[in-house]
Amino acid sequence: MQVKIFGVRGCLFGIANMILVKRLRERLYSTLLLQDISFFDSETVGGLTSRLGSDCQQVSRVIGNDLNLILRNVLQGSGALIYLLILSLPLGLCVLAICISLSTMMLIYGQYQKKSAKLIQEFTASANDVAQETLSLMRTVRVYGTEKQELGRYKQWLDKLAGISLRQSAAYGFWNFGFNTLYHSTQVIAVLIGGMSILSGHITAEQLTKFILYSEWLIYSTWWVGDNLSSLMQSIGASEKVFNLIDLSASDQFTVKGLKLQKLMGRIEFDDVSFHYPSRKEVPVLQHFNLKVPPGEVVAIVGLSGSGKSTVVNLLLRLYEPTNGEILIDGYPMKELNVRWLRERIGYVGQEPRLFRMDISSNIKYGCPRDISQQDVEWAAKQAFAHDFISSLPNGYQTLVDDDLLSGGQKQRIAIARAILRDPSILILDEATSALDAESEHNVKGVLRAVQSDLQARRTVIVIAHRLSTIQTADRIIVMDGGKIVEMGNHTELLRKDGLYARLIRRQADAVA
Ligand SMILES: Nc1ncnc2c1ncn2[C@@H]1O[C@H](COP(=O)(O)OP(=O)(O)OP(=O)(O)O)[C@@H](O)[C@H]1O
Repeated sequence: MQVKIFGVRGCLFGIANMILVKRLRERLYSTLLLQDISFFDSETVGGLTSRLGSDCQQVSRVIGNDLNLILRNVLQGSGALIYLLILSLPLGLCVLAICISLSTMMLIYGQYQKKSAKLIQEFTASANDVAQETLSLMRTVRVYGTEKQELGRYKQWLDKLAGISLRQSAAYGFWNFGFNTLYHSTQVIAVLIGGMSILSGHITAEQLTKFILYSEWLIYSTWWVGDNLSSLMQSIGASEKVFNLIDLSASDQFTVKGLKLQKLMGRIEFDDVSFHYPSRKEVPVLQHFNLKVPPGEVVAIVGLSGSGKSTVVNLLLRLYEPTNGEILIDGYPMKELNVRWLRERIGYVGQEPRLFRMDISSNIKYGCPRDISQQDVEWAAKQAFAHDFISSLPNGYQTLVDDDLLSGGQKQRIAIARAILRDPSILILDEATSALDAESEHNVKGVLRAVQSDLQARRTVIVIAHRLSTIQTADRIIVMDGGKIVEMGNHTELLRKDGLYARLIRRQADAVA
C-alpha cells in the first residue's frame, strides 16, 4: 500500500516537475527574446543556455521536491518533539538543545552550499562558453593546431569546478560527522539518564523505550530537514540568477505600441546624433552625426574600419538608441513609430549573414509578414542571383542549410533574397569585408543595379561598402572618420575634392595592382 502511495506521489512529482521546468524555460526564453540588444553584449551565450538548461531544472527541484520534503519532516519532527516534552520535560529539552545545535550546523552548511552553487553555476557557464566558442571555431583551431591550448582552457574551468566539488564533499563529510556524533551522543545520554531515572523510579522502562524511539525520530527529521535544506540552498543559489533574468522587464520597444503610418516613404534623418555603446560608455562612437536621406536615394557609407559605419545602421535598425539627438523616419521621431511595423518595412543584409538551420525556402521566407508562395520565393532568389545555384542543389529550395554546405557569397545571396522578398521601403546592405569581397561586391552591385533600374519600386538604399568600386553609381557617398561625416558627394565630386575618399580609392587601386 505504502509502496503504491510512494509510486503515485513520485509520479505526480515527476509530472509537476516536468510542467514546472517547461513553464520556467518558456518564461525565461520569452523574457530573453524581448531584451535590448545591449543585454546580449553583456551576457554570454553559454551562460544563458545553461540558465535555460540545468538552472531551470534546479529551480523546479526547489519547488517540486525540496520544499515538500522539508515540510513533511518539519511536521513529523514537531509531532515527535511534543510527545517527548510530554513524556519528560527535562529530557525533551535536552533533545531539543541537540536539535538546535544540529539546525545551527545545517544553517551554516546551507549557506555554504548556496555560495558553492552560485560558483558552480558561474564556472559551468564559463566552461560551456569555452566549449561553444571552440567547437564553433573548429576550423581555426584545426588550422592553427591549438587543440591542446583549447583543451587547457576548458580544463581550467573543469579544475575550478572539481575544486568546488571537492570542498563541497569535505563540507558534507564534516556535516555528516557532526550529525553522527550528536546522534550517538543523544542515544548514550538518553540511555544513561533514562537508566538512572528508571532506577530512581521516575520513569518506566516502556517510557524510556518510547523516549529513545521519539528522540531518534526527532533527530532524523532534523537531519532530513538539514539535508534537504542544504540542497534547497544549493538550488536557491542556482535559482537566483534565473529569477533575476525572469524579472527583467521587456525592452521599451515591445511595450510601447507606437505609430503605424499608412505607408513608409523611406525618408531618413539623423539629427545631431551622438552615440556610445552601453558596454563602452567612455568611447564615443558617433559624434553630432547629421544626415538627411530623401526617399528613393541610394546612399553609400564608406570610411576606415571602426569609423562607425555599422553603428549608423545599428541605430537605423533601432538595435540601439542614440545617446543624444534623434532619428526621424518620414519626419516622425523613430521612437514614436511602432518598431515591428517599421522593421517589417526594412530589408537588411548583414556583413556575413548566418542562416538558420532550416531549408533554403524557409530561410528566404524568414520573418516575412506577408503570405508567401513558392513563386514569390523563387522570384526573390532570382533578383538576388541565387536561383541558379539553389536549383543546382539536389534538393533545390528544400535543401537544409548547413554552414559548411554554402559559401559565404551564397549565404549572402540568400540573405539578399530574404531582404528583397519583404519589398522593403528601406534597404540596408552591409557589404562583407572578408575574403569573399569580390563575390560580395558582385552581389551588392547586382542589387544596386536592380534597385536603380526599377523606377516603380524605388527604395531608399543605405549601403556600407568596403570595395569602393561597388558604390560608384550611388547617388551620394558619405565618407566617415572617427564617428563623423568628413566628406559627402558623388563619386566624381569626391575624387575632385582629393580628400579621404580619393585616398581610399588610390589605396585600393594600389592594393589591386
Ligand atoms: N557591440 C559593441 N559594443 C561596444 N563597442 C562596439 C560594439 N560594436 C562596435 N563597437 C565599437 O564601435 C566602433 C565603431 O564600430 P563600427 O562597427 O560601427 O565600425 P565600422 O566602420 O562599421 O567598422 P568595419 O568597417 O570594420 O565594419 C569601433 O570602435 C568598435 O570597436
